[in-house]
Formats: sequence, C-alpha cells, structure tokens
Amino acid sequence: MPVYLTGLATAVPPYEKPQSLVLENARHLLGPKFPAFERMAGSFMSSGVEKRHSLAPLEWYLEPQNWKTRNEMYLRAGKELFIEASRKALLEADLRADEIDCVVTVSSTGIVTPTLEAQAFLEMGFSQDIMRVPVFGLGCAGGVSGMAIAQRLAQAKPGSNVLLVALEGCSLSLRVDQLTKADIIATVLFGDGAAAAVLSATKPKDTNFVIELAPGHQEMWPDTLNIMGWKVEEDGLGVVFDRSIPDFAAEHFRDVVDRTLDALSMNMGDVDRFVCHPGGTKVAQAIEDALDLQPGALDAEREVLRDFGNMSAPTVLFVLDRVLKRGAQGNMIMCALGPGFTASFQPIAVVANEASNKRNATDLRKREGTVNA
Ligand SMILES: CC(C)(COP(=O)(O)OP(=O)(O)OC[C@H]1O[C@@H](n2cnc3c(N)ncnc32)[C@H](O)[C@@H]1OP(=O)(O)O)[C@@H](O)C(=O)NCCC(=O)NCCSC(=O)CC(=O)O
Repeated sequence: MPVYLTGLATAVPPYEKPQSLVLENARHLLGPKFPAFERMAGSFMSSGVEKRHSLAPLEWYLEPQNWKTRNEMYLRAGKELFIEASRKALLEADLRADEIDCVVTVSSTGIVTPTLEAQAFLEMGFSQDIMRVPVFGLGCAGGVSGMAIAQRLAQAKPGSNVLLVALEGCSLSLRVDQLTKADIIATVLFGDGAAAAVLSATKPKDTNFVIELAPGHQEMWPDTLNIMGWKVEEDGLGVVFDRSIPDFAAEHFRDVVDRTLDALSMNMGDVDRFVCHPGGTKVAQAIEDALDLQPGALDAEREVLRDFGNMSAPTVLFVLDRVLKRGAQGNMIMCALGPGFTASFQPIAVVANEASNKRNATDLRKREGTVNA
C-alpha cells in the first residue's frame, strides 16, 4: 500500500545573517582565541553559503551561553518555528491539526522534555489521542530517516495522517571556549531551520499528480562512530564532524547507492533525480562525482546551501520542496549522510493521478513562486 506526500513546507527563523556579517562577528569573537583563524577565514567566503537564519538574535551569540540558556532558546524559538512549519504543511495538505494521527519530531540540537510537539500541542490544536514520536540523534540524516519513519507509520495504519517535523537550531551550539578547526568550519556552514511534511495513507483525489513514498532504506558503516556526532561537554554540545567526510563520500557513496537500489529493485537508469542533503560544497561535489551526475545536477542542493547553509536534518526537505515546486516528475531518491555513520535513502515517485477528479486543481508540485528565496 503506497503512502502519499500531501503537504510539504519550510520555515526559517527571523534573524537573517549574510555570510560577511557572520565572518565579521566570528573574527571578533573567535579570532583572538584561535591562532589559525585568519588562515581559515577564506572558507567563509568560499563555502557556497551566502546567508543563513538563526533562532537567536546576534547579541545572544556574543554573550557566554550554557546548557540552560541554550535549551531555553531552543524551546522558545524552536516552538515558534515548529508551529509555523507545521501549519504551512497542514494548509498544503488541506488538513486540520486534529486530523493528524501521529507526529514525528526529528531534532538533535536541543533538549526539552516534554518534546517540541507537546510544547506546541495547545497552539497547534492536536487531537488528545495523537501518537507522539520524538526522534533525537539522527543529525544530518534526520530529514530522510524521519521521512522513512513517517512513511512506515502511515503505512501501518490505513487512513491515517502523519505529520513529520524536522527542526534544528545548529547555531545554538556555537562554542567559544574550546575551539577546534571543526568548530570554525561548523560556524562557516551551519544554519537553523525547519521543514514539515504531511504523509497520508489515503490517495489524494483532487490533484493531477500524486507523490508516492515507498519504504526507505538505510545502511550504517561499522566502526565509524567518530565521523559525526555530538560530545556532551560542560557548557553545551561539542560538534564532531570529521574532515574526512567528503573523501568518505567519494569512496563509499556509490557502493551504498548501488546496494540501496538493489534493495529497492531499481537501477541507476530508473532514477530521474537524486535529491541530496548538501552537507557542504565538497560533499555535494563528492556525491556528484560518485554518482557520475552531470555538472550542476545538484543545482537545487547548492541553492539551498547558498540561501540557508547546512541546517542539518531539515535541509534535504528544503531541497525536495524546490525540486517538487519546479515540476519534477518520475522517480527520485532522497538521500543524506549522518551520525552512525549512516546513509539514509527514501524513494519518491511523482506520478499522474488516475483517480483525479479535479483536473485544474493546484498541485503541490506545481505551485510556482512560493519557494523560499
Ligand atoms: C567548509 C568547506 C566549504 C571549506 O572549503 P575550503 O576549500 O575553503 O577549505 P578547506 O576544505 O581547505 O578547509 C580549510 C581548513 O579547515 C580544515 N577543515 C575542513 N573541514 C574540517 C573538519 N570537518 N574538521 C576539521 N578541520 C576541517 C581543513 O583541513 C583546512 O585546514 P588546513 O589548511 O590546516 O589543512 C569545505 O571544507 C567543505 O565543504 N567541507 C565539507 C564539510 C562537511 O564535512 N560537511 C558535512 C557536514 S555533515 C553532513 O552534513 C552530512 C552530509 O554531508 O550528508
């Protein structure tokens, strides 16, 4: 039984920062504490990131923060973003919040219990018997793995509607006490954002096309725990992301894609578009090379990186949103790498809707002019 994507929306927090401003403040804040800062400063401008959004205003990052203040900001600003992304996705799906049976919240950049979907319960108007599935720790793979979890949950209960929300406040982990090169590169790349998707086990009737989701596929490489993750430290989370990630992708991504396609009974020729998480320019390049894609094939990926930075889990859903709104059809494979080290894949097919009874209805995949820019 297929599952259908009936709503997809993105949201970014209100504080927009051009990369030149991030560099200026990083130089002021981190430069005096990290002797090699100037040697790495060029990466701010060569990273492909032109701007990003953050959950907190600039002044917040200039003050010392700790576990309590970071998580207070995550709760306050994250809840607002959760609500905005969810409401937009529900509008797309033409559903009320109380028609959602299950909500999957994917987030690894803050800790709050009860989790965000419970914090937003009243404002959202969720039903009292909603099933809550908070998922922590998937990192950059969270958008794809979250979609795969939501797909399985929707498939398990005919007639149900599942809301997926992927939300990250990567910038809240900025550290000025224990600086490493990885911390500087994280400041170069990471931003904050959220995306929400509505999945339904009921076929939409009033669209020309439907977006079908088959079960996803994941693989974890043994003995790769140190490539990506969080270290829990005195004043917050410390970023773990190894400089080997682009080389790792260049060496191993093709093999895992081939095994995934086998598992999905597909081959390369069946895939019309890979929809990838753009972890950084070097990762995007490594994926393009590994898959023998045409130069520029990952155009939407580079645009999302340019406009929002690497927002971890929601990033790939921003890419999917652009790709669908530009009218993509056929078979797509959404993919991302994340802590584990894990590769996660979600097949998506945009196909004509034979059951359509409203030929002129506005399709999710055709709403021009509403892409975040
Ligand atoms: C950030 C960049 C655009 C910067 O490119 P540049 O050409 O300007 O610079 P560069 O690559 O030479 O790096 C500048 C200096 O930083 C160091 N450096 C780079 N990445 C580092 C890392 N992860 N940890 C520690 N140091 C690192 C380099 O060795 C070099 O130091 P020295 O000069 O001393 O040698 C690129 O490095 C990049 O795209 N890297 C990939 C980022 C990445 O791993 N993203 C994935 C996040 S996880 C994720 O999102 C999952 C996924 O991708 O699916």
